[in-house]
Amino acid sequence: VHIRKRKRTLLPPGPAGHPIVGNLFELPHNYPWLAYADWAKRYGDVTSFKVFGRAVIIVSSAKAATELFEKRSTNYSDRPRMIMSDELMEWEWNFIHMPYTDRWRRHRRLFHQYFQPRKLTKYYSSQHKLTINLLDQLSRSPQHFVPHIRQYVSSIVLKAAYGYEVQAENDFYVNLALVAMEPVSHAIHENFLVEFMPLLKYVPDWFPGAYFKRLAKDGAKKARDLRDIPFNMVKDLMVLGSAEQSFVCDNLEKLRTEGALDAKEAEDTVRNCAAVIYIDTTSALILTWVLAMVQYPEIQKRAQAHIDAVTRKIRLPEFSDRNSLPYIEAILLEALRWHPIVPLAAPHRAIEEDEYDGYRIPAGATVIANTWAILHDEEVYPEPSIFNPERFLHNGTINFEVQPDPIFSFGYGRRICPGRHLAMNSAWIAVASILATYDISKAVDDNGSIIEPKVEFTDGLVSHPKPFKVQITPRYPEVNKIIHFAKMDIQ
Ligand code: HEM
Repeated sequence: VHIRKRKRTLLPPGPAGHPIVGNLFELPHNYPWLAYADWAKRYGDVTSFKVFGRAVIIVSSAKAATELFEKRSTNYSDRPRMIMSDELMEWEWNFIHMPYTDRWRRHRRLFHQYFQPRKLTKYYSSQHKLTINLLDQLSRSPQHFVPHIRQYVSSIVLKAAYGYEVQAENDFYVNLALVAMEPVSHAIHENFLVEFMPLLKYVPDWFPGAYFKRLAKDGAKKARDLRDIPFNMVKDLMVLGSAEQSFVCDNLEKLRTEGALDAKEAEDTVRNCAAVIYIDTTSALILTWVLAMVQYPEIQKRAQAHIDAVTRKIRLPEFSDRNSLPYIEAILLEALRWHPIVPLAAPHRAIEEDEYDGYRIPAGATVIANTWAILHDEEVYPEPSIFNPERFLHNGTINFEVQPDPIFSFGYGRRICPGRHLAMNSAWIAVASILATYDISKAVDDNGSIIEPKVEFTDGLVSHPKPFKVQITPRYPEVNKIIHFAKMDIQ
C-alpha cells in the first residue's frame, strides 16, 4: 500500500534531470521519435520528462494510447498552448492548434460535414482527372516524380477547398501552402526554449539569440497569406459570378441565403477550415509507397497482377474497383505503418490530473503519442522494419485480428485526423493507377551502375522520404494509348 501510494505521486519514469532546468539537456533535437522509443525500452511504455517544471508525457504503446486518448478522451482531447506556433506565429485560427472548446467543435463539425466518407464521392471525378494528369506527367518527365506527386495532391485539395485548378508546376497557390508549413512544422517539432520559458516571448527581435522571434514573424506572415489569399480570391470571383463550386463557395453561398447568428464568426470558420484542407501530408504517404515499391519489387509485381486481373490491362482502375483489390488496400496500410509520416502525433494536453499504471499525470501536462514506436512494436508487428502488406491479409481479405489496423498513423481519440478518408482516397487512386501503368525500379547512373535508394526519412513534424532516384517506365506498349484515351474521355 505504501509503495502504491508513493508511486501515485510520481510522474511516469524517465531520464534523471537537473535542478530547475529539469531534462532540458536530455531533450533530443533530431529524430525525437527514435530517442523516445529508446526511452520506452529503458523506462516503460509511458515515460515523462520535465523542463522548467512543465511535464511532458510520452506514450509509446497501443494499450496506453487507447486507454488515455480513446477511453479517457474527455480528458485528453485538449491541445497545449504552444508559444511559437500559436502565439508568435499566430496559427491559432487553425483548428489543429485549437484548445478543446466550442470554437474547435464548430470548426470540426463544419469540416466533417464535407469530408466524412459518404460525402467523398463528389470528389471522385476530380481525383480521377488529376490522376490521369499525373500519369501523363510521369510519362513525360518521370525523373520529376516528386513535384508531380506534390502537384497532384495539392491540386485535389485546392479544387475541393477553393474550386481552383492548378495551372502548372510552381503554382502560386501550391507554393503558398508549402512555404507556410515549413516554419510552423519546425516550430512544433523543435523544442524551442520559449515553450518552457514563456517570458522569453517579450525579448525584442534584434536581441542576440532571438532568432526564434524572427522565424516566428516570418512564419506569421506566411500563415496569414495561406489563410487569406485564396479565400479572398473566391470571394472576388463570387462577386463577379464566376466562382467554381467548392467548400468555400458553397458555404459562403449558404451563409448568404440562410444567414447566421454571428456572420463574421461563421465566415471566419469557413475561411479557417478551407486553409486547413490545404495541408500536404498525403504526398508524403504516396512517396513512402514509391520508396517501398523500389525496395520490394516482388510486392510491386504481385500488386500489379491483382490490378491486371481487374482491369485486364485495357483500362485504368476506378474507385468502384477498390473493394475488389484488398492487396492494394493492404499495401497502403503497410505504408502508413512502415513509416508513419507524422511519427510523433500532434501534442494533446491533460485537462485534469489523472493516474495511469499507478503514476501521476498532472493537470496541464503535454501528452504526446510516439506513433512510430507504437507501429514498430515488434510484439505487435513482427519484423517491423520489413515492408510486408501480408500482415493485414488473411484468406485474401483485410483482417486486423492478428496485426491491428495502423490507424494511429492518423492520430488519436477525438482529435483523429478528419481528412483521413480524403487522404486515403487520393492515395489509393494514384497508387492503383501507377501500378496499372508503370514499373518503378532502381535508377542507373551514367556508368550503368544501379543506384541503391536509401530508406531514409526527413526529421520534422511531417516526415517524408529523403530525395531518392527511381526509374519509372511504362509496363507494356499500350500504356500510352490507355492514358491518351483516358485523357480524351475527361475532356
Ligand atoms: C496521409 C495523410 C495524412 C496523415 C498521415 C494525417 C495525420 C494526422 C495526424 C497524426 C493528426 C493529429 C491527430 C491527433 O492530434 O491525435 C492530424 C490532424 C488533422 N488532420 Fe490530418 N493527416 C493526413 C491528411 C490530412 C488531410 C488530407 C487533411 C485535410 C483534408 C487533414 C486534416 C487534418 C485536420 C483538420 C487535423 C486536426 C484535427 C483536430 O485537431 O481536431 N489531414 N492528421
